Amino acid sequence: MRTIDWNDESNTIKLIDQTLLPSEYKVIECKTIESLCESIKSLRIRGAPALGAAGGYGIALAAVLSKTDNMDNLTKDLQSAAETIKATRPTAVNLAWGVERVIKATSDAYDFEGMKNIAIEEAKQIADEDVAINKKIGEHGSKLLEDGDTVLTHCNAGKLACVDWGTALGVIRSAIESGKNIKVVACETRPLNQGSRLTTWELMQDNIPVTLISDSMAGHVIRHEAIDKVIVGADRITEDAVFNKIGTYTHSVLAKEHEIPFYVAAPTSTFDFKGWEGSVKIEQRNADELRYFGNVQIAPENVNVYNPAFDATPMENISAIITENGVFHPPFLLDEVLI
Ligand SMILES: CSC[C@@H](O)[C@@H](O)C(=O)COP(=O)(O)O
Repeated sequence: MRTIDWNDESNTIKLIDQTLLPSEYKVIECKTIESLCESIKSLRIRGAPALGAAGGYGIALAAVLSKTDNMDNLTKDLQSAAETIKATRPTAVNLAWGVERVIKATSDAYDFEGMKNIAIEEAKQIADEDVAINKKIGEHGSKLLEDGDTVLTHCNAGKLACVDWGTALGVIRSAIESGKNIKVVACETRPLNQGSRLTTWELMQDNIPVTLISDSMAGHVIRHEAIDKVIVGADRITEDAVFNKIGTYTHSVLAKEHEIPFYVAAPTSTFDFKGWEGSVKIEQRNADELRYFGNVQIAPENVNVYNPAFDATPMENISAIITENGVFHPPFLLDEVLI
């Protein structure tokens, strides 16, 4: 199934609970805005493009749940749900983008029922487009990979981070589909281990060769010429930087030092055309994510913790950005990316 989808029978959101993977594959249902927000905060649903779909479906759910009977009050209910949903994760720009896109679509409605239907249809449209966009990213990006390449990736920018197919892993899937042999090195991605739990799981499901390393092994592995290219996803791209899972910047420095290409694969919905590095709020997560590993305590109970979820990679460390519109090389002129 898709990572996130709309249940037409119950008018609810269904999603794969990613906190349980790889030991359990479970689809859960979000019937309220509260349960959707909890799912986003706890990373049951995660990854920038999947959050875009979650934002859209969230507004559809708010429309379905609204108890009002007139357009003005429904608009107010949707605005209130929009603020609540957007506040759950501040860095991935796609979440706010998905929310705003559905809100904007509802403003074209002529009547109350029309508003609800438009919200559901627009949210479904976002999800369908996401799959098509990822396939396009894959098509463009696969040309950058050569037969026999070993590609290092960080976090999970695969089908689990999107509605389907994936951005960084979508490029790899498309390259393999075109007949190339590609191997993947997946970095563990501490502290929440999206690389070891999710990237390895979804690649193994598709029989794509993958080797797991800890984040601290990346320098050693790259230095010994075991990596041909690095491909990562993105949560937000401003004029001067790419925001992605914490640890991405370190890989970009290693790639630059060892003269291997460092590619970013992301849909245009990840671009923040008004932002710059200093304007972006980096999500700080709970200290217990570092003090505990699951239920096991691995640091003193009250140790001071710094736990930013994302870092910023400056544009000068990036060899190319792959979007649904093509492959863009430096200097990255954001206007060109939209064409
Ligand atoms: C195609 S997904 C790109 C990014 O969203 C991904 O690399 C990432 O950093 C996800 O972080 P997460 O905290 O798991 O939502």
